[in-house]
Amino acid sequence: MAIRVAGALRVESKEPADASMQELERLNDRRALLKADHTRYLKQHPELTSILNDFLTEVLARKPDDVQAFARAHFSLRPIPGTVKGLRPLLIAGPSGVGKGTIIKRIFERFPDQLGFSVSHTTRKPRPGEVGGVHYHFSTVDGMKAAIGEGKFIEHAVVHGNYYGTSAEAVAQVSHAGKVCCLDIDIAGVKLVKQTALDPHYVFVAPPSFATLEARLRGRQTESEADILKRLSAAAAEMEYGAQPGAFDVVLVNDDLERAVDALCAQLRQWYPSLREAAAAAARGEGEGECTEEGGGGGGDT
Ligand SMILES: Nc1ncnc2c1ncn2[C@@H]1O[C@H](COP(=O)(O)OP(=O)(O)OP(=O)(O)O)[C@@H](O)[C@H]1O
Repeated sequence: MAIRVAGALRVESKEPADASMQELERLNDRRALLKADHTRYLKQHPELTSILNDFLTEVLARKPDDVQAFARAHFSLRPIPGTVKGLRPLLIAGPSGVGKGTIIKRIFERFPDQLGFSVSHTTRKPRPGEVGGVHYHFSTVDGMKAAIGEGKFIEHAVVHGNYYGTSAEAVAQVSHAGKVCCLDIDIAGVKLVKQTALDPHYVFVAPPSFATLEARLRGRQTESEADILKRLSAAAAEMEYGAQPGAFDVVLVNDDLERAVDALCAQLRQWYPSLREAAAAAARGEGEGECTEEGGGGGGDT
């Protein structure tokens, strides 16, 4: 029998029980798909289990009356175990190929005793000349996933198909040595660091133009064409984020290298008394720290 309802033709089933069985099966199929999807996601993010376990441990230890307020505070600023309070790290970010590594090398040459590098973990293959434990801790995907699951990373991300991450231990090692810990991380990592209590000074290194960035990436001759294209396509969004007001304390345009390094040094002397003292001692001819007050000019758009 056919019934016309509000202009549409509805066919009434002779066997309503069959229809509801089919509906139930469809519902079950959907549930199974959803469950598989959730399981896949959870497997990709073992850190979720440790985050939630940490939270539950804290709640049970403190037994707060207002659990929601406690949760907001707990998740808004994740504490970093082992870091030294009062010695803020230096975070340097920017698109791949902009010159972060080059600039960091130069500021380390000027302040070898005051700056320390947080050695990141990565699953990418070493480039020629890169030394494990010095440039990166080169890790396997499984090893990295396990450490993430154990909550050992301040931030981690999959960038250009490889895992990268900063372990709390790497930062703690540097700050316990009394040095300013320098972090070279990608934008996804920056967003994660902002959710922690690490509280670094944020520097974004920007290229003078997109064409220059491309030329530097190609000129470095360390990536395949496919890899270069991946990095360039990520760069547009990264540069947009870097330009957002308040996203970084300083935007440093890496046009002329010397000027950019001088501008960054001038900024670092303002932020860190130990660098100011080293620079003053160097000016008196007593040691390293070659930045001069005049050096803070051009390259950086601070
Ligand atoms: N101011 C500059 N002028 C010209 N070339 C530069 C400048 N700064 C860096 N370079 C060159 O650009 C290339 C990329 O620099 P670098 O490897 O330091 O980039 P990066 O931001 O650390 O990249 P990644 O994030 O992929 O490691 C290098 O060949 C470097 O010598």
